Amino acid sequence: MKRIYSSCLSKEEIAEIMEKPAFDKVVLGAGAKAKVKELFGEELSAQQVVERIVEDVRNQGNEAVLKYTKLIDGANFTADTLEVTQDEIDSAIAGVDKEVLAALEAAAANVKKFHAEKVPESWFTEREHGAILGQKCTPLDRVGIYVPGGTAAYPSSVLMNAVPAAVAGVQEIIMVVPPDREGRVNPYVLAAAKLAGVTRIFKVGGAQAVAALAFGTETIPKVDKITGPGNIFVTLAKKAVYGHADIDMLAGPSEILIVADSTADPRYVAADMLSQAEHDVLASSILITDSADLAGKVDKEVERQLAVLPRKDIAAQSIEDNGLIIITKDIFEAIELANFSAPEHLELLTAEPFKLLPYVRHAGAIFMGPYSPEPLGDYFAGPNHVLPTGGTARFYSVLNVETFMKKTSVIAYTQEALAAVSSQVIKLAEAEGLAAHANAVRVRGN
Ligand SMILES: NC(=O)c1ccc[n+]([C@@H]2O[C@H](COP(=O)([O-])OP(=O)(O)OC[C@H]3O[C@@H](n4cnc5c(N)ncnc54)[C@H](O)[C@@H]3O)[C@@H](O)[C@H]2O)c1
Ligand SMILES: N[C@H](CO)Cc1c[nH]c[nH+]1
Ligand SMILES: [Zn+2]
Repeated sequence: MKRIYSSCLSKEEIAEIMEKPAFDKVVLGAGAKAKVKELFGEELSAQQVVERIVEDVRNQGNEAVLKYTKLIDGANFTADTLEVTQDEIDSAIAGVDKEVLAALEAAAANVKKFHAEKVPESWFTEREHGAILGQKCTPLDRVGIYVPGGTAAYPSSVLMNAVPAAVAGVQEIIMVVPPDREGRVNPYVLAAAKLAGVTRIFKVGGAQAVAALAFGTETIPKVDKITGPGNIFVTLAKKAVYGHADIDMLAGPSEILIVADSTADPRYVAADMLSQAEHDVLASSILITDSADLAGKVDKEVERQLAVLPRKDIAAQSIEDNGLIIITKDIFEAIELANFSAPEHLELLTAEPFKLLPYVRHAGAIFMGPYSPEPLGDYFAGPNHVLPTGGTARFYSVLNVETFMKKTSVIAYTQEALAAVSSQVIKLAEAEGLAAHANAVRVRGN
């Protein structure tokens, strides 16, 4: 874990340390690099791997999807066995732990309640001379949801994608999820899909899944929009196919940034940092504090808690590569740096977090005070856990019902309303040199 003091560096130097590389410039760690070499027979960047996979799926459809699923994930399918069957779903559900199922149901209810709170509605307004203007809100017809499944299974991500899609009124929800080497999908993922109303499920992950959804294959239907989180390969693939289908955002490797003062409990800070570090070696965990005492304690706590984590490899690597503690002169400087970072998750572990909230400008989700740990939002509270990463919280929003809807303008003028403005419309059309535009108004006799 790196540790820096803001008083020893200029703002530019701190910014450089905190700045995340653009997604297409992300450098893979040694393990992932070696895996790419083994799979593709040459050294390629993540961007090059994704370009190759996306192009192949676009040109070869199923053939490429099956080839990459076998090559990368080790699962052997035919076009006929790529889709999860009803029998697979039923037997998965029959075998799951009933307490976990009950927790999933409770989580789904919370997610639904939160997302149903503000569903965008069509609206109309009247103007002079009986003109009516408005905006029509329409759910998308068919969406593709990506559910990650490389290092862990994510039934919670099924709910976070599919529940808002269903609340929006999307008719067809197509889910993709990586299979294990035997070609199976985690049973809780299937149970969550049934709970949330997913229409069809395909056992394919990574860039090949995203490309299949964007272009369609002989088996996998082309969708209008692709949503959901994933690792660097998934995120780059979403970026690459944007325009063939819409995407929700770039929701890549997880991030947590904690702004804490001397009142924070170092055990909580360390636990929350590790909670995101365990997602991915590329995940990032940052503490920014005005208390040098807290910084020292958190550093030690992270080591202590890491030592007893059952699956510590990923978290340890992530903390080593992307763990950072910054000690600032005051808490406002900490917030300034947090805004610069625009993290996926921001925790405010300070005496009065609501006093700081107005100063926060860029974060995917904000967790307030000692009893709102980030994993509460991952699983249960109700707000969505699909969030922008890599600094893109500066301009992307959290996944929500609106993500699954589009807005269309409605313009309904009467003859009198048109007559009242026609000379001005004609003038503007003529100023642009567009005579046919002007004529379309003039021909109506005004
Ligand atoms: N931002 C968010 O909202 C959010 C939410 C949940 C999870 N996440 C992130 O999702 C990610 C989940 O990652 P994951 O790996 O467990 O699952 P994943 O499903 O995202 O990725 C697994 C797939 O990646 C592909 N892949 C793996 N190594 C490859 C290689 N060397 N070359 C080509 N393709 C390769 C494989 O096809 C595999 O199916 C983590 O980074 C986690 O932090 C983000
Ligand atoms: N923290 C992840 C978002 O970055 C979401 C998640 C799902 N399961 C556990 N965590
Ligand atoms: Zn998480």
